[in-house]
Amino acid sequence: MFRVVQEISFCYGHRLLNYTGKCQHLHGHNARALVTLEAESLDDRGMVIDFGDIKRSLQTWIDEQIDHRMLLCRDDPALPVLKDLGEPVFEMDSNPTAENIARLIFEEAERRGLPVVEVVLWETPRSSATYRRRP
Ligand SMILES: Nc1nc2c(c(=O)[nH]1)N=C([C@H](O)[C@H](O)COP(=O)(O)OP(=O)(O)OP(=O)(O)O)CN2
Repeated sequence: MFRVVQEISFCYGHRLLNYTGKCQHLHGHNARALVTLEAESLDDRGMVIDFGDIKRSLQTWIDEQIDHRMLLCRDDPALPVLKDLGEPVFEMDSNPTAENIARLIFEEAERRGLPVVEVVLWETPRSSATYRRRP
């Protein structure tokens, strides 16, 4: 089994619903997503996948869709207000926790046909969440 890991950095704002504490209020993070991809065998170049292909596909999506945006749950009352103000937002079906952002990136990588097995989202230098499918 071969494994490659690509790190993708991006910034986002969010706030958590159903949460009591400082993260219930709008705030931002400089995040790092560590995307792990695996393959049983290598292609004719000796690669699981070209790192450049991951950047051209998944990093481009992250840059265009979630980087420098407010990631908010669809149920968040702040969402229509920020949209009316023309602020860049990304609507999530779930609470925008590190866990759910890791899953969001995993599922987008899958949609793009990447052989993703795990996404670790470092929300702060000391706190991360991981999403992977059970084997
Ligand atoms: N399991 C989770 N716990 C928390 C999440 C999360 O996404 N999943 N998110 C938050 C906040 O959004 C944010 O990450 C703040 O976390 P916290 O570590 O409390 O904040 P700091 O980096 O400022 O840490 P300090 O030690 O207070 O400096 C909270 N929990």
